[in-house]
Amino acid sequence: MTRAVLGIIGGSGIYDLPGLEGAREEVIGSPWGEPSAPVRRGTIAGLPIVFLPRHDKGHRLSPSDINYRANIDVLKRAGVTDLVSLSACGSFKEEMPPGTFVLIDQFVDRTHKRESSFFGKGCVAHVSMAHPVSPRLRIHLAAAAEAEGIAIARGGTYVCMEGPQFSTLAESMTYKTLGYSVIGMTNMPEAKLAREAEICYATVAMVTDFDCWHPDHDAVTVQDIIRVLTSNADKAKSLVARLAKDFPREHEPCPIGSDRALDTALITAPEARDPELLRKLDAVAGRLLRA
Ligand SMILES: CSC[C@H]1O[C@H](OP(=O)(O)O)[C@H](O)[C@@H]1O
Ligand SMILES: Nc1ncnc2[nH]cnc12
Repeated sequence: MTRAVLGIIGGSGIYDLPGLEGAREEVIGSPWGEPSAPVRRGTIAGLPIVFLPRHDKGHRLSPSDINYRANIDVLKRAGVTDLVSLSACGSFKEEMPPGTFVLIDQFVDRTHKRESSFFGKGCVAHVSMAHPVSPRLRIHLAAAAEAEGIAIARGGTYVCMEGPQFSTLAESMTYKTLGYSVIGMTNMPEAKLAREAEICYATVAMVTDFDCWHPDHDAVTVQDIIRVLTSNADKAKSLVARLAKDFPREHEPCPIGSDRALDTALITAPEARDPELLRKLDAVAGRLLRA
């Protein structure tokens, strides 16, 4: 049995986690470079929590400048078994207006300037991303939202754009026509890296705007987003508090194998592996490489 450690990545507007008991900052080094910030460790209702603000305090980092590999690596080193991404997003659906929390079940990756794997030359791995979200974690999030009276959509596709500019009207209309639900700039490659690190991952996409496709709403601005972010952030904090209170204390094996993703992924023969890369993979793939 492994004890559950809940990781929370705070997105835009969520730079701290009030309610974290016994909170202390911890600088965790990573062979993948600088994470966004020191992690904050503490407990909520007795459950160990590790919090990381992906843009750092003061929103210092743009989506393309975040070191996603270092972030996931330090969360793995901190013992995180289950990870919730709290993210602002634009909506392509009339029925998902600002204020809605969407429990994402699929992603489309349109990023192009980011390191998106821990693996590569000298240790190649291909994990499955068919089902990128851990179903158990999503069920716990849905139950917590229901208990807190927070309006949620129980599924949706998040398209991740590079940014930092918002979409053109033609892009926005295309994504809407393709049936995507929401858009953001950060959850890829985060979700891919969490899978490689065998951490169960789920996203709460908190709608702040209708992007620019909606005929009755102006094109999105940061000022408009910040106005909605404040109330979304308050709801997110009560969601996390409830999630922690009701969360199992032992990590539940993931029914789709998110927590054993590397079992079927490594392809490089042991004698062809690069010792330098193996050293960097000590946390992410230690379970297999040490075996
Ligand atoms: C401040 S609006 C654009 C910004 O907000 C979202 O960030 P996050 O996913 O970290 O909440 C979006 O992805 C952009 O980075
Ligand atoms: N419309 C939008 N596009 C991309 N990222 C966002 N984050 C919040 N709203 C967004």
